[in-house]
Amino acid sequence: MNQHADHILNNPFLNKGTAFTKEERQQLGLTGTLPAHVQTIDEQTDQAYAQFQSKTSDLEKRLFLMTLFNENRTLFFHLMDEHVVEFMPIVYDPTVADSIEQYSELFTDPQGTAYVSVDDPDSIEDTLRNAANGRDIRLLVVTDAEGILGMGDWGVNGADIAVGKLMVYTAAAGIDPAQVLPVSIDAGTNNQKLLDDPLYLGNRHERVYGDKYYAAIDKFVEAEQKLFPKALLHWEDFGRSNAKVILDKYQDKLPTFNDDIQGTGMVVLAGILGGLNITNEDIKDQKFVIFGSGTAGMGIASQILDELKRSGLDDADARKHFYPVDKQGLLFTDTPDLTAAQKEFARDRADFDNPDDLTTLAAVVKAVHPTVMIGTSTQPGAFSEDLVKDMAAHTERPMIFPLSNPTKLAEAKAEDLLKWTDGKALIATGIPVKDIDYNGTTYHIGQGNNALMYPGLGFGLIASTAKVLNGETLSAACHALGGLVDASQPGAAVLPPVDDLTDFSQHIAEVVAQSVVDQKLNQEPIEDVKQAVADLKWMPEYHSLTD
Ligand SMILES: NC(=O)c1ccc[n+]([C@@H]2O[C@H](COP(=O)([O-])OP(=O)(O)OC[C@H]3O[C@@H](n4cnc5c(N)ncnc54)[C@H](O)[C@@H]3O)[C@@H](O)[C@H]2O)c1
Ligand SMILES: O=C(O)C[C@H](O)C(=O)O
Ligand SMILES: [Mn+2]
Repeated sequence: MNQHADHILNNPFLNKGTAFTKEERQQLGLTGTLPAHVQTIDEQTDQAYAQFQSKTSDLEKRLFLMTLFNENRTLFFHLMDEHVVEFMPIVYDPTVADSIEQYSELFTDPQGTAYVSVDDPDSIEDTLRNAANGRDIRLLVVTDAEGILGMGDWGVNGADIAVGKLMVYTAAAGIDPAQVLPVSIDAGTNNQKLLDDPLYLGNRHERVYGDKYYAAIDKFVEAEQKLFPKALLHWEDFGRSNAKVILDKYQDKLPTFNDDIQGTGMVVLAGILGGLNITNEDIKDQKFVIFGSGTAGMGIASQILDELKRSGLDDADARKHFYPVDKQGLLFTDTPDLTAAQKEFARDRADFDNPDDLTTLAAVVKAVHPTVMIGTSTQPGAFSEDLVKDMAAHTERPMIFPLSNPTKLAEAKAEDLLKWTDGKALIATGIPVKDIDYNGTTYHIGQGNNALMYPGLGFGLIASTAKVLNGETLSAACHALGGLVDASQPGAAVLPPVDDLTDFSQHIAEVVAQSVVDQKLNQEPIEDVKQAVADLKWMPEYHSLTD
């Protein structure tokens, strides 16, 4: 094979495999390097789908799809486009969790990841440049993998979550896969199993914190800004002690967001707004128990707080609607070891008759009669039958969102919640759940996963060349997603179905871009927002390589 042919066939952004036309084969030096018959992309897609279906486990299906992704991005996304509901749980959560756990064992290809090492800060710029390989990068998903889903610290293995999130970006919103860069910040790991594993591929030392860590993050951001000045920076699955610190440091300076704090907060608020469409209730009448007051839990509280204030409550009144619970029970202002985010929502003991008793979720539910209960605790089964029945005894349509991922960590199963509440619960879950038939009604369960939000949000920010993301834009996007629920159907879900992911991601992108332009936060002039969104959209189709 000549060098040119080798270069094209091994470049997933250029490769078309058997779809190269006769003319292309002649002009590009590919003649004879492929079987004679020229396939269409639809034929390739059908063939690939049949292979996919022949795999017996979800992990095998994922490995097959990743191989296709490594070889030919266009074909991969053409296929995913046709099977988005089926593929989401395979390329993304929950199967991505299994691939992260077995990253070293399964490793064959870095999938374009930039591996940034805190041990080698002087190489960070080169690392990003090498991984981008001259591409015009507009979006980076970066993780240090200290808090992968609810599974804790997975060191360099976490690279897969960055790759998976980016796959969803392209499938949902249409970002060009050649314009994205997954980044793993390798700061070591405190996962002893990995440190003891002879196959482990990351830095083999305990996780680095403090000055050295933040200096590496600074260098990374500096290099990212220099090399990719038009890019959006998406932070994913950082640990509880770093996630908010990093977001607070950069959010007013560059186009950036933290998916676990903001993406999750937005999708949950959208779900609550969807639920309130169904019940015709007012958000100001709700009481929110947040079980698991970490990165996601406090991000959710912040987004709801913003909405309560936009609805007219003053700050102090609005905060009284929250009951943040963590390992210690209800969090009070004098609870030791509160995180910065928890301090903002910790309650005054004087507001409660029996503060010393509020050390468990069950006691809190009994005392406060919440109308909304959110689970971001990583504690499977924590929303038990007794507790849910107690909640349902005091509110007509309890909103219950067990959001911890992956599947095995969910606070409750949707089916049980329906049973325990006689079909009254309005539910959103972190992972996808099939429709449930209960007492003659078919219940659709919304997927309360930030994947419903971040693709549209990110795409809108990139298309509008946003300088920063602010509260106004976050709120606009929440309402865009929350307003899509068809409340008239019995058993309606609080969020739109993943089936419609591409449509509503485009809608969110347009709303986000409009908000940016309305606030004059765009860096480049934008005349027509819809057009700007349409112009950025990449379609998984082949284009001639010989023109
Ligand atoms: N569905 C979604 O879109 C979505 C988004 C983000 C996070 N999550 C899930 O939420 C969970 C938490 O993620 P995170 O990033 O906030 O992690 P985190 O570590 O920042 O927060 C988890 C919190 O739960 C608390 N916790 C642990 N055990 C507890 C117990 N027994 N009782 C009460 N609290 C307890 C921890 O102390 C911590 O504050 C994960 O499972 C993650 O997958 C879901
Ligand atoms: O990755 C997901 O499925 C959602 C979320 O970002 C999480 O950390 O659980
Ligand atoms: Mn996450």
